[in-house]
Amino acid sequence: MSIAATETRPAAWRLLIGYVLPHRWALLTGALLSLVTGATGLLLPLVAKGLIDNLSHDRAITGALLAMSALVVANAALGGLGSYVLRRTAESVVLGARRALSSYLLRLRITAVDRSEPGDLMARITSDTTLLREVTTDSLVGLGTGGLTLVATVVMMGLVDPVLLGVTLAVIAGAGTVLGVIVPRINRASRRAQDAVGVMGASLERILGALRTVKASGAEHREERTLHEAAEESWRQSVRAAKWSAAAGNTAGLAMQIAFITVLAVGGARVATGAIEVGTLVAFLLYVFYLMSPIQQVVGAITQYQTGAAALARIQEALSLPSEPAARPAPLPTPGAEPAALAFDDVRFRYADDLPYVHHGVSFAVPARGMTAFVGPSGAGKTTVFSLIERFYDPESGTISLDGRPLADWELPRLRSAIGYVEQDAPVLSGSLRDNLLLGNPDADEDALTRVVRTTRLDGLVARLPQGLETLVGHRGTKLSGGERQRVAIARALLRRPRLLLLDEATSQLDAVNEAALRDTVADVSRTTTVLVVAHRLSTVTMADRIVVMDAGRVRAVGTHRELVAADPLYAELAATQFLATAG
Ligand SMILES: Nc1ncnc2c1ncn2[C@@H]1O[C@H](COP(=O)(O)OP(=O)(O)OP(=O)(O)O)[C@@H](O)[C@H]1O
Repeated sequence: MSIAATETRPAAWRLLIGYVLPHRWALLTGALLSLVTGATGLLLPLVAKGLIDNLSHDRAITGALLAMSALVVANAALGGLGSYVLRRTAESVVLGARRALSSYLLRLRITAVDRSEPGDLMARITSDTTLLREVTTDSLVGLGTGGLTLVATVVMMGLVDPVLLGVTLAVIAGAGTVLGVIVPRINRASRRAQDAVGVMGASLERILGALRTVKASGAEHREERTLHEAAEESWRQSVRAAKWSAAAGNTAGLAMQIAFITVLAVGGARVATGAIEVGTLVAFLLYVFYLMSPIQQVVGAITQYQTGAAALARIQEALSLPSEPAARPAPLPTPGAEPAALAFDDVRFRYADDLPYVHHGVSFAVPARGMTAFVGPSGAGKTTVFSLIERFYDPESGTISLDGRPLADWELPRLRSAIGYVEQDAPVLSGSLRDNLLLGNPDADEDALTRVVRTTRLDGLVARLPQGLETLVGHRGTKLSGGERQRVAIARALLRRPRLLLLDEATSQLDAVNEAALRDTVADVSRTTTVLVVAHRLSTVTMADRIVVMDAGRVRAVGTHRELVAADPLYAELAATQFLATAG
């Protein structure tokens, strides 16, 4: 994935803290419950010591037995409650991260989307955020509770016998050195595994988005190989991370076994010399056993954090992509709102610093109302005009103004609410026909919907479908024909009552009858709205109020069809070729 590291990002743990902070009280409650659970367990060896001492001195043991039973029950009950509270909090942290990330990705600038893989971004929202669950519970809480329990246990051990404590700590220090070597390897492997999941997501999105083309090109096997390679890379790296995590866990386990044996040997010698009693040694050994759990917890927390940190870094990368400011949606133009006037003044633009200029000083003015058509060879920069009007990109120099105000001075939602835009490939989203039509104006009433369905000649289709407007159109509207998709896209734009309507090759896939009807509709709309049309087929725009002829990023002529046929050789040639083709 090509998310570039554009700026220095704060440490991953800061981001984690940001997600965790709103849930601090729940987390603290869970951690406290875990601690109390740990403390109840911590008392067990002491009660056991008392029981043994009582036994060896022929005293009653009923009290100690009852206390031990109560502690065991309390331990289980509090432990269960604590783990529920923690798990719930961890899920809330994941939810918070997913919400924040999905809101952010919806606001991404188109420039950022251009250089990202949607599948990889999806993986960051779905897969990487999932890893925060373990980081929250295992790492944060594990480190907190495990660390505290560890300190408390060490203090208790020190109270029981400082010499044996020294022996134990020496063994633990040795294990710590080994862990220092292992832990960074877990981080690296985890990062690579998550990156591979991102690559897989990107490949899947690419393939499923064009499955018909993949099949028609007989490319299934090659694409399958790409997917498998990404899956295998993720597997390889996850296995590597698992290997190092297991090594870390085992190092901790081994250290405890060594500590146990050493304590047994040194403690046995101390019992033999009479330095300590048997009860003290037994209590200390129980503490050594007891140490196992917090140590495993702390080591688990550290290793788990490496996976989480890798995921956090990927989330941070997504959050560092350029985005549009968060703003409230703006109201749509009221019925009968004044149409907009538009002007480009010496606009220079390129899609990236390392790409050639697409517009080399484009200037034209479009008054309010009427139809303006943009024609010219492929790649001339016509669609780019529309992208700049929508502020998907900003020009490098020059000014674009709407109603005499530079676009940069417009609040983005307000600017876009004034515009209806039908993209070149007329995208239709999965969902019902109704969902698609209402996408740009969810508050449109049934009358407006019926009217727009009629004017875009979708009424025949709606009547034919058993479920009418509720019919599901499939992924990207695959259950509709190309022409139907275009009409849905036009209807969607019209429902917004735009003050400026942008139609990019919006009728290219319609049959002659539908195209003529839609042309009449657009002409009708242009009486009350400013309409801009990009068209390859000149036949669709001969009646436009003005035609802007673009070539290689420049406006070479502006006029009516009649004026341009007489005055502009390129337009005359385009017209001649196309009308010849039509006649032939
Ligand atoms: N997102 C993008 N990133 C980089 N370059 C782009 C991008 N979109 C378009 N271009 C390039 O900008 C140039 C102009 O593209 P544009 O789509 O504006 O042309 P057009 O006149 O609408 O062409 P057509 O008639 O074929 O639709 C083309 O050379 C194209 O390759």
